[in-house]
Amino acid sequence: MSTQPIGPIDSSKTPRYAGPASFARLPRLDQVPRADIVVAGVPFDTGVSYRPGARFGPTHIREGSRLLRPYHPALDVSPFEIAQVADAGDIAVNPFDIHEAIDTIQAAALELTAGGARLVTLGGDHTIALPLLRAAAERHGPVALLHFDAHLDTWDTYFGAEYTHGTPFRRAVEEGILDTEALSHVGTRGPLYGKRDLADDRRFGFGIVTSTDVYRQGVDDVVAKLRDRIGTRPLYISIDIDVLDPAHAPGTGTPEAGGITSRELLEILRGFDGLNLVGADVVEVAPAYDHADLTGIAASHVTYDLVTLLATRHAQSENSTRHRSRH
Ligand SMILES: N=C(N)NCCCC(=O)O
Ligand SMILES: [Zn+2]
Ligand SMILES: [Zn+2]
Repeated sequence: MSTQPIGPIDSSKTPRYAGPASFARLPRLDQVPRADIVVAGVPFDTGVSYRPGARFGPTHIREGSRLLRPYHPALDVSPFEIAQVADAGDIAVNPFDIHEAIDTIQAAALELTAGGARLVTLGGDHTIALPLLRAAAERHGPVALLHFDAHLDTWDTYFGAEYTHGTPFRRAVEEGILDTEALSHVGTRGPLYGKRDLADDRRFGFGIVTSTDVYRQGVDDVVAKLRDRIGTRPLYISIDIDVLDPAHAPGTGTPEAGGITSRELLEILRGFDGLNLVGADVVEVAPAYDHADLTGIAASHVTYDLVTLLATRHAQSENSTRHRSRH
């Protein structure tokens, strides 16, 4: 591929607050010949157990992304120059039928990745991680999972319902779509229903880096430990924005005190440069509870870092393919 990627709208020519918001002012998927990385929204919150509103998350994250700039100094890369990144808009899912919604999301994720593109999804509540993981496993086999969240989301049922935002990772383990040698929760905290929650979670294969561990051990140690566990496995990263302290991300449905900071989250993500990331999501942004767009801005920066990790990875594999074909 020798043609230059089409980048974001030039904010020195068109003010960043003008016009409709695509993620980071990137082109829409229908405006590019092909894409390496696709950002898509899933406006869906039928799976929530407490405050609703994450169906408005994708729009809010896109609005919060208008100020993002094209060069990432911490990773020393211009992600939109080394990969074609595009916004596929929102996946239209049925808010009244969770089973149909899950199927629709899975099918859309498969369609968006059919040409080899990697997908970053903007939620939506955490239910959507299940169909996204199914699609990722269909493409790559069982995936390693890094799950950033205040919550375990490995509970069994709510009111008898199996498909909710508190249960996606238990279903995923049961379905065999996760690589159980490399599953980690990061940022976990807050009261549980009982000790058994932790025993179940451990039995499924999860390791836990609590929010307090991040504070006591520091970002570098946490990154080293997680990288070690993941190795070269295909990796999916799921980020529930409630992993951040409510001071950093009040706009979410099930907030818990004592969370990590947005600086810690971004620094941990940057530590995963070079890993075999195959897909990611940022979920549980509920703008009705946000203040001064704090949560939308945090989520947009987190998404930018995920896109950057995928872009770097894309460029590395392009280089090695070109290198191989020369021999
Ligand atoms: N925010 C997510 N994904 N899960 C929260 C479930 C918490 C509960 O109702 O017990
Ligand atoms: Zn959560
Ligand atoms: Zn969650």
